[in-house]
Amino acid sequence: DPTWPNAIDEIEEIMTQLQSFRARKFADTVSPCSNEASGPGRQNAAEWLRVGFHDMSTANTYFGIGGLDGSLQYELDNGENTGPGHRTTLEFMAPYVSPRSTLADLIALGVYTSVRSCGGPAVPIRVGRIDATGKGAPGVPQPQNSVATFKQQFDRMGFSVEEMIQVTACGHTLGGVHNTEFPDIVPAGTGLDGESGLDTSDAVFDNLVVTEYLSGETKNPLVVGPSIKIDKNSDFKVFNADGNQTMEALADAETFKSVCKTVLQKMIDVVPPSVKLTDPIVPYKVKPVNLQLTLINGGSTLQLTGFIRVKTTGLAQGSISSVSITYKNRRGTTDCGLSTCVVTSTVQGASQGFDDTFAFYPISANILASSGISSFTVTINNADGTKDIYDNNGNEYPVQDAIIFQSPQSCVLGSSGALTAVAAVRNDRLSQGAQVKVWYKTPQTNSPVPLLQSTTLDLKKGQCAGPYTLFNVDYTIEGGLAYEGYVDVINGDQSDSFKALTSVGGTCRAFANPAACVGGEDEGSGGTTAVTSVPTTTEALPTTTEPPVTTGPVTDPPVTSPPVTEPPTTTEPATTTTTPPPVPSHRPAVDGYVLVSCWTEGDGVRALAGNAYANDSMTLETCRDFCSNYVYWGTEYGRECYCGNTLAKSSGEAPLDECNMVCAGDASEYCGAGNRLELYSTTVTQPPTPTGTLTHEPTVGPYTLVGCWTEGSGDRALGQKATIDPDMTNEACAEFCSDFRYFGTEYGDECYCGSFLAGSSATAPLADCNMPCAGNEFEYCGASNRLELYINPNVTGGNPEQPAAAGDFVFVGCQTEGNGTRALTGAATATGTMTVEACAEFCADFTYFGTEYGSECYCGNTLAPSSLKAPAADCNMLCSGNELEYCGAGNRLSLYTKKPEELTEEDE
Ligand code: HEM
Repeated sequence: DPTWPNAIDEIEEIMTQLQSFRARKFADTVSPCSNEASGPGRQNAAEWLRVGFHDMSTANTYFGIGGLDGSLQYELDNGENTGPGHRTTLEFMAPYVSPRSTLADLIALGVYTSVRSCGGPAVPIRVGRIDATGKGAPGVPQPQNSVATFKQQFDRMGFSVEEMIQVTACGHTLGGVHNTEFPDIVPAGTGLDGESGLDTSDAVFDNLVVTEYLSGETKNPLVVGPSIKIDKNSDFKVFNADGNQTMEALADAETFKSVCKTVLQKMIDVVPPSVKLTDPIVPYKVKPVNLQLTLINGGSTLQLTGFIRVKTTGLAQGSISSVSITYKNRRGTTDCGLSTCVVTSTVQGASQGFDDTFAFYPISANILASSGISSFTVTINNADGTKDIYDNNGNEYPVQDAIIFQSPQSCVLGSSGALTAVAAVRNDRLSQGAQVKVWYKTPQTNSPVPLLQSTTLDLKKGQCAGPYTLFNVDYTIEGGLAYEGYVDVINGDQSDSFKALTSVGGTCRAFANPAACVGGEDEGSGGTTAVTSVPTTTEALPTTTEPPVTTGPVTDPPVTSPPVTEPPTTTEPATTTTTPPPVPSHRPAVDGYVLVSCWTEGDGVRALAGNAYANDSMTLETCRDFCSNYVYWGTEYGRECYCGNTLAKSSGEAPLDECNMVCAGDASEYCGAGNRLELYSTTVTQPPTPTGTLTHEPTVGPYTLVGCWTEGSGDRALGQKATIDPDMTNEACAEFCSDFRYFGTEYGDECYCGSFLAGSSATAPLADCNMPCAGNEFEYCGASNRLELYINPNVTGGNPEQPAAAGDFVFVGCQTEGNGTRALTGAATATGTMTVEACAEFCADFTYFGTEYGSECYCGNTLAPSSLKAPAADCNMLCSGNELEYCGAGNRLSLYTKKPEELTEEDE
């Protein structure tokens, strides 16, 4: 294995994870080889291979300039790169450009991908190419050139005459000549869809281009036909340049493939001498993927998430029973406090490329923040009882915990490009400060590929939480491509890098209940904030337990712990402030919301039940921003913020002077009091409840509602595509995800797509999905960690999965049979073509159905009490009639139940 982390890591992933779980889908438009994804007569695989040649062929190896450098993106209109194929190829590759994958490396990878997709050899891929920033010299060989010119041109590229013949034959085994591009070679009306093949198997990487030429039977338009008269029969000129000697050697099919492997690698490895390429990529046997630490639990815990990817090529199914990581703490010892330093997991998904298959083992470890982590080793526990230990070539797999990108507290909005980046820095390293490097793309007028640039900013110090301190900065990414950006957070010689902004949410979540500061600059004062005594906002705290606050909040502010995350003045230490505290007031209006009154909490319920958070930098403005999707919001007890579209009936108006606590983050304004909300509403005339009712939409286009589902643990429930939009609706998400079997809206403005549902995602009460859509206040769009989940059963593909819904039924879970009795006793059938849908139809008149042992189907109106819940992974037999669905297992039912009536269409 390469030593991880490594310069090849990103390209290796794009190269190998082509399909299914965590697929990068780089081969989609060139698979199969005959795919004409850009239109009839246009084979994308052939276009990709030609792009590799055209980008390279202007190289001058004598001067050490040009070569495979992505300069083609700036040369599309120079007359040498005719036809639409170059542009569409570069447009496809553009989103894959990143700080760790240049366009030039992707073009090289495109040669491997297209050749392999067409049955050709695996061209070795090395990485490290550098992208040109403007056009290079001209010099792509043109069909009208003389043999002497061709020889000169290839000599300039570093190719001998033999290699010129070889590489041209290897290129011209795919695709053809197009009427639109060369009407004088392929006149209108000839060829199929305006394309005339260079050999008779133009979508197979074979040597017919050679044998047909040698036997005189070729129809290659660059050898025979109108090209001869106009002297554009370039393949004849090239192939015949040494009296057919090289072509005769290529007449052997195996020789052709091995020669092409060598010469195509030579083609993509033409780079200036200043570029140092890595060794060819060999996929890792064991590779950590997407590892991330996150500071949680008020700063007491580091959560480690990600996957261990294991290459399973050639292994028998089930030969690995589990994978463990064994980690060391920050001091490099294996003392992990009360818990062990070992985390074990079973497979969550599989993916495959052309030559390899991989299984993914999710990692989720809660590590004591005070002891931290420095490295780990991986143990593969084989089913035969043996173990294989991987230690990253003796280095162990490194994990630094000096600086951590805090994804939950960070946020980015695609529409405006507004980015808030938050990092946690270990308190013993505060003196080194913190920076963020923002990588962003801007459209270019002279290229179809946006330009990747970066800017480095200082992060501002914010609140301390246990052994870490949070830092943050706001930045606006111009150009409309914020989601294609990345951030690195940096602390001295340590960094947490390559955080894709696609995986950052649209809402910055407050860091809840920071623990007393340990070892930071605020130690001592940190302990006096008493923040730990404030209950978490998610639990419905009985409001009566809040201490009554009656007097003098101005002279004795309840919580004003420095530093707050957004202090009004950042440069001045609080101690130097000698000015008297400002006189607080009730703000009559805050950004489009007006003050309703002081308001009591409900009777045993929150007045506003939509969403909530609390922290010690609370101001009316931050609460308003947090609740901007809601009709009402209110601040309470100086530091709490609640949102809702309706007010609980049992809550009511109170005298304004009872709201007498100032805001924790701004002493000039009031933020309610104990059991008192400083209540704001969108307009004064707003009726107490919105007109129209908030509903769960039963159907959206071809999708039907499954219900409310949790996110997966460690991975997104729907992990293949995502977007965030301040105008999100279920309709918009359905359209965005139309190629996928599932879509789900979450947190009001987020949208996720997937062709299968993560196994760890489970059904949740419908009432959990209580956030209105950001773009439609009468439609629900999930909630925090809750998906409003929809399915279109007509879209199939992806991983084998347990369908979340079938007919009018939704999945309940994996269940055992009853003890001495069937779990479901209503009706039963068994067939060799069983599917979840077929069983749903068979049991249409019952409340429950379950599939078992791949082929059996049971119905019932009640479930035997002795039938017990089993782990979801137990139900692992594929349905006899559908390899992409699970149908229980031995003594295990994949159990489904009728949807609640309010969710079915008839009720609409
Ligand atoms: C003397 C050198 C070469 C000349 C004059 C030449 C010329 C041409 C011409 C005129 C076409 C037709 C383009 C169209 O109508 O779409 C073509 C197609 C193609 N060339 Fe070359 N070529 C040369 C070498 C190469 C090399 C070295 C490769 C790659 C290794 C290559 C790969 C291809 C491919 C894959 C196509 C098919 C494109 C498609 O179907 O869209 N060519 N070439």
